[in-house]
Amino acid sequence: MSRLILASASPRRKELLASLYADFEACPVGIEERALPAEKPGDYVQRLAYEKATAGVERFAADNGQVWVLGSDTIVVSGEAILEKPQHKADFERMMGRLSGATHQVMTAVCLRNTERVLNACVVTEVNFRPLSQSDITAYWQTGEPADKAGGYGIQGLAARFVRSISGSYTSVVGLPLCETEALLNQAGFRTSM
Ligand SMILES: Cc1cn([C@H]2C[C@H](O)[C@@H](COP(=O)(O)OP(=O)(O)OP(=O)(O)O)O2)c(=O)[nH]c1=O
Repeated sequence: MSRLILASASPRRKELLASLYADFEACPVGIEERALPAEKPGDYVQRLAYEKATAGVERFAADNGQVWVLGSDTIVVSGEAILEKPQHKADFERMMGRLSGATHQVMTAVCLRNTERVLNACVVTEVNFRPLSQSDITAYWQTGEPADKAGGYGIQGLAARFVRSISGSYTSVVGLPLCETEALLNQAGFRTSM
């Protein structure tokens, strides 16, 4: 039986993966999250997912048995800008200014790998926000919810009220696209029956 490791500190990813396949261990890996000069958002998010999975494989490969590691990364893309987690309040306000009354993309990449095989998926979802007032933005920051989330918001939380429409995968926005992740797990030989 292969062992499955989720290379992540995200409680959302843990919960989403558990809904597909419960028998895994979550183990955060520290990798630097910074885009290279001229790196495209899709390339960047896929590179980070690959680096997280690879760091996990390097850590666990010495163990006995077959180990598969799942790494994932989520970014928000507004025009040319990549929005990650807000560093501070002013950074968050800048992000909300971009998202207000507009459509942005949420990209989540998933990489499932062992020492021999690398399986990838990348999902792009379009999200439209209603216009946000300064008091919406200030009140939302004070809830503490934005701090650990790409683009500074959680669609599964209080920011749901800002979302006018979504086209694509809801679970991908939350941090792990379930449909595509199940397909990768099945390709790797994990049985995800309900
Ligand atoms: C847009 C959006 C993002 N997010 C979260 C998903 C991710 O956890 C986080 C993006 O940061 P990531 O760097 O992708 O993930 P992470 O640092 O939380 O976890 P790890 O790298 O250890 O796997 O933002 C939401 O929870 N809801 C949302 O609506």
